[in-house]
Amino acid sequence: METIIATGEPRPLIRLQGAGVGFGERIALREISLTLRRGERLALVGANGSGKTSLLRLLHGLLPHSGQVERALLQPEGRPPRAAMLFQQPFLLRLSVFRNIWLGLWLRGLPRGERDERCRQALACVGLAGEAQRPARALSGGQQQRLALARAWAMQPDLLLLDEPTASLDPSAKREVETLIEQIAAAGVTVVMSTHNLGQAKRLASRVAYLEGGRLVVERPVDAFFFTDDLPPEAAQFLRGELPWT
Ligand SMILES: Nc1ncnc2c1ncn2[C@@H]1O[C@H](COP(=O)(O)OP(=O)(O)OP(=O)(O)O)[C@@H](O)[C@H]1O
Repeated sequence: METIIATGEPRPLIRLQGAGVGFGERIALREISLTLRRGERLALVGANGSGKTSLLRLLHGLLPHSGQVERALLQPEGRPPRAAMLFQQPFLLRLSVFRNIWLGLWLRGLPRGERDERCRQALACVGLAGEAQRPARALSGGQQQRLALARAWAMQPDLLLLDEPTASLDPSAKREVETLIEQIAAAGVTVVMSTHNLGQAKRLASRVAYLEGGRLVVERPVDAFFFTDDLPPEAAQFLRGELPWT
């Protein structure tokens, strides 16, 4: 069931209570309880198949679920948070860089003048203004991920969901994308990202959640997650196994 919650300070954007997701017989998420607040940067870590992508999709509103998912009613518009999601391999249309952003805004019904301006701003923001007329699929992997970020950014989301956004990038492209994520978060957008790179979680996140077998085992502020000796044993073991953090 999806309900709208009243907002107060400090404001939760989304609150999950006992939320579960299944694909047929397979349980992807079990009894997840989590509150996401405005401006937070949450990293989801855990082994392959632990449920990170499913949790991102649940937060995006893309999955049927059990339990409760409550979304705040944002003022003054009185609307639920707007979410945008990015995948490890960006899905880009066979159109120009500019049109890839433009189309999403057109589908959202933005007036023409505003649409063009927002596309230009978003491209300038990610350093792709000079590539606007190139075919999007001719860009390098790092440029494609920057374009995907620009497309998400142009939609002015309240919540940005990133599924291993730098997994297939070389170190310098990874840095560029991380810098953009930092800039977007600094503008007040709540960011939730899955990553297998614990160094990245340390660099970008304000909170870290560890999932195992579809359960949220522990969720803490980043320092209390990485610099502590009282993590649940399975989370501590996971951290040891994932070193070094590059
Ligand atoms: N569309 C689907 N149909 C069936 N099972 C699915 C589907 N999506 C996910 N699952 C299952 O749900 C569980 C959680 O998968 P999920 O992709 O959320 O894990 P993950 O932590 O993101 O993994 P990875 O790190 O490999 O991306 C896995 O057992 C997976 O096989």
